[in-house]
Amino acid sequence: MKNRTSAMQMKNSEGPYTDISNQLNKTKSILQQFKVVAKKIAGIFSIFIPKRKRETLSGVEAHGSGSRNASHASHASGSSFGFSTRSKSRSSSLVKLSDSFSSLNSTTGEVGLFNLSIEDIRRSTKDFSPEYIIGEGGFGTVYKGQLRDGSVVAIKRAKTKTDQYNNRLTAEFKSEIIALSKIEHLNLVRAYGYIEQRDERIIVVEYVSNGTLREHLDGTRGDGLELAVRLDIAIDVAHAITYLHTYTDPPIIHRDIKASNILLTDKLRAKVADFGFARLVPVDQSATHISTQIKGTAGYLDPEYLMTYQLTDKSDVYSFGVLLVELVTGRHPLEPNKGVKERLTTRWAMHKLKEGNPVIAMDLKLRRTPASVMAIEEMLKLSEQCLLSVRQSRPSMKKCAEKLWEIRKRFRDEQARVSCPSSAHHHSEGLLERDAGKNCKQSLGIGGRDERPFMSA
Ligand SMILES: Nc1ncnc2c1ncn2[C@@H]1O[C@H](COP(=O)(O)OP(=O)(O)OP(=O)(O)O)[C@@H](O)[C@H]1O
Repeated sequence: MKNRTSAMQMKNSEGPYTDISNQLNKTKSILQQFKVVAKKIAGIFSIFIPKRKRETLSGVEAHGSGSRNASHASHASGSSFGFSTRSKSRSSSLVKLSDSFSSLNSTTGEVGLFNLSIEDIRRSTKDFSPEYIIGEGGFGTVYKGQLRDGSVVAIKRAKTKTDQYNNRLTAEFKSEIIALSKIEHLNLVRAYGYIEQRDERIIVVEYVSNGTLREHLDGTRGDGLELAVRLDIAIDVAHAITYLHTYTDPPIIHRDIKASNILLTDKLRAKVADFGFARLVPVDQSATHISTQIKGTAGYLDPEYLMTYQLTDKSDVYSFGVLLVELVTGRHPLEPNKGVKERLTTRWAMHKLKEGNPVIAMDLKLRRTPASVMAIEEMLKLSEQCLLSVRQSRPSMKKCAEKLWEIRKRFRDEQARVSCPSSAHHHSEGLLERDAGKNCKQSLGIGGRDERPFMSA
């Protein structure tokens, strides 16, 4: 979680000598894009938060276009971008966004989500008391808080000016906000808004109750994950990334897909979190990549991205390949305490696959059955494709999701075939074949979970 590759911060491949007018044009177009995003946010967040809830949270009508009121007018003059402010006195204590984004202040009045001030956040976390801390990441500290209406949220507080404030952090903060504001999918952590006040930067997101996938694989949380559950998680993540790559406009590359960024619900469904590194793909659809600083987490990074600094959606596919290996093996991508041949988990697992011995790479916590051995072999074959060094040869995330569906179906069918009594037996007991299959699958814990259409949002 903390092994972010700061040492790998590298120079932008565009180089430092770009001429000034180009820079100005770029800045203008970024500001224009941001304005468009700012306008969209109002719409998106009004979907995130039901009207009734918005009203409860604000105590006034939500800030739609037809509901300008005193507090609305007040924050147009200088408020946090994400959250509207509750009163003139509050808004006067808020600072403007940084200079490069100050032109957006004129649009903030359009963007009111619900009334939440820094004071509300402080109250809900007992002034950021350590007892409310639920995690620590590269961005800062994460707290669990309860809002006035009782809803539970995760509050991500950026490292402050006094410790690590710098431009990179600011850029990361804004990057996260832009990306989050565009997200609406069951398998992606929902954003509620943000506050930027003096040196305080806070993002409020959906609280996901059951820890990270990494914690479950490590056995520090939960009772272990069955293979059927791991397959469901892989499919959830594939759906989420497919959505980012294919159905957001412009597409979003996550850049930091890893087990500690996958949060699990109580029903063990996955939600992809942490868009701190997300980078919007250029609007120019003909562009096939963007040049960027190297960011991500060691062990998950696309080698071609490392060599060329060029980021494409296939960099996420690579990281997804690493994640699949984690799901099969239970191991971390880097295992420094293992023997030399096993330290790089993907290499070791791929080697076992090539030797025809994929079962050796299977997490010892998983039951070995014909169905599970078949499924992990198929999963490793898919990760082999995702990990190909030539990125064009890697499958798209959509293809990965489809392949995983197939694997899950075969796994379930195989489990049912081996474990369920024959249909003839059920006929003799007067059970319909269909019902017999259903009962049998239920007793195996197959198909009883929340099934979702492919791109459900
Ligand atoms: N929405 C959330 N709901 C519940 N817990 C969360 C949520 N977001 C983060 N956490 C907890 O806080 C921890 C830190 O999260 P954060 O996203 O800041 O960092 P990270 O992704 O784990 O690390 P890094 O940012 O360095 O990659 C997570 O591992 C998780 O335990």
